[in-house]
Amino acid sequence: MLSVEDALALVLSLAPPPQAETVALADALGRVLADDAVSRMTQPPFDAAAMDGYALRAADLPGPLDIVGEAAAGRPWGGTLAAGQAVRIFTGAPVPAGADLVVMQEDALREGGRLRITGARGNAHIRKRGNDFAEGDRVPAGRRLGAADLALLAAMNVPRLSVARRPVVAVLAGGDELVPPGAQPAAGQIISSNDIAVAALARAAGAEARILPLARDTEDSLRARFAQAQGADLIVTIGGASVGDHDLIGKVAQDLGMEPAFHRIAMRPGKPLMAGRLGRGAVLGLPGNPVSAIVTAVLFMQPLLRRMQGDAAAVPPVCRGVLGIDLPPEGSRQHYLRASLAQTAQGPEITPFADQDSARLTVMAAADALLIRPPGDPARQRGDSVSYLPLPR
Ligand SMILES: Nc1nc2c(c(=O)[nH]1)N[C@H]1C(S)=C(S)[C@@H](COP(=O)(O)OP(=O)(O)OC[C@H]3O[C@@H](n4cnc5c(N)ncnc54)[C@H](O)[C@@H]3O)O[C@H]1N2
Ligand code: MOO
Repeated sequence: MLSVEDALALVLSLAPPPQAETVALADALGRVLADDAVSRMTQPPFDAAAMDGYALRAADLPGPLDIVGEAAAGRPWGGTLAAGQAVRIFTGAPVPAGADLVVMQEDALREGGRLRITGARGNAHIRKRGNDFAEGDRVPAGRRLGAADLALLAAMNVPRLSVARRPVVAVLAGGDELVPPGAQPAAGQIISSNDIAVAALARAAGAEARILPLARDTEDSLRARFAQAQGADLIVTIGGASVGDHDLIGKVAQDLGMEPAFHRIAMRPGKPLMAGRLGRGAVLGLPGNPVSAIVTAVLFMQPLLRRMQGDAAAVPPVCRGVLGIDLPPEGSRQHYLRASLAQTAQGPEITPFADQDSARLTVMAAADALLIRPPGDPARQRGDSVSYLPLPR
């Protein structure tokens, strides 16, 4: 069976190159830069005061000095400081030519137009021109933009950005036992939850997600849903991927022309995972068990969607921590155990929940992380160093 690593490489290879569109800076949170953004400013554009106080020449310490003017943010003092002179200055104001020191007002004594320095603290309190960034500096393509990136790009005076178009995801859940939240389930029926979770995970990865009406366990119903999904960059099916008589997804997708990349992987939960190409889009078939659907969406769907946007950080890095309990040896599939994280003096401590049933949503919802155990991992003791993947809220 295919390893998780090889399966992920195949899934990522299904991503076409991202397409760019232009958005306003204020609308760009969470978007991925399609082109380098180039600064049109140098910051600070001038040597700037970092404190409220007085600008002067260090050679003139401790004074007394003549106060010859005032510089405020947005209102520079235009002269050049001569020996024995000081300028009243406020945070953010350009430091006058000739001055090489700003003394905080707490360290100075003003008497009319005269100034004495009572204690200089060895810090010039001047932010040098360009100490943050220079005109022509770049924020690189592939960067997913957070709030601080937006602030940086605003300061760089870049009001519009070229970002990757959001991939469109069609979420296709199905099964005769399923009804949507709010409906009255008949005997033998349950509420569909996977489509909600998978659409939420797709949106968290920057995609636009459309949840299709629930399919029935017939080829006709599935075909109709695939037709409704046309035009999507990615169709994510949920359930019907296993070996049962009603597990039709793989068959229908292949009848419609899907070229399968794989349909089983050495992973737990999530063995019946399917991926392939259908027309210009990709198909990912997630297993129906609710925990399996969420875990495989985190491990495969989200990286694929990020890759479709050209995100340089498409695959989240694995973290290291210490194990909170003893564990028995593993089987032949890579195991992702739902776990809680605690911060200790030794670093993060990760403790898997006792019940790892792939249908229990309460355990999945309580998990902070997935503990990763490789195939054939021997028994582990409390305190051993282990790998895990954090699960963001
Ligand atoms: N004989 C075998 N049986 C099963 C195997 C196997 O290898 N041999 N694999 C098991 C594993 S592992 C998993 S995972 C499941 C996956 O099966 P399917 O992908 O075909 O999923 P379904 O049979 O359609 O559903 C499984 C389970 O999940 C519930 N479900 C499905 N969709 C939703 C939804 N949208 N919301 C909430 N719950 C959903 C469904 O009711 C079933 O209880 O197969 C095992 N069997
Ligand atoms: O893969 Mo199933 O996903 O083990 O529950």
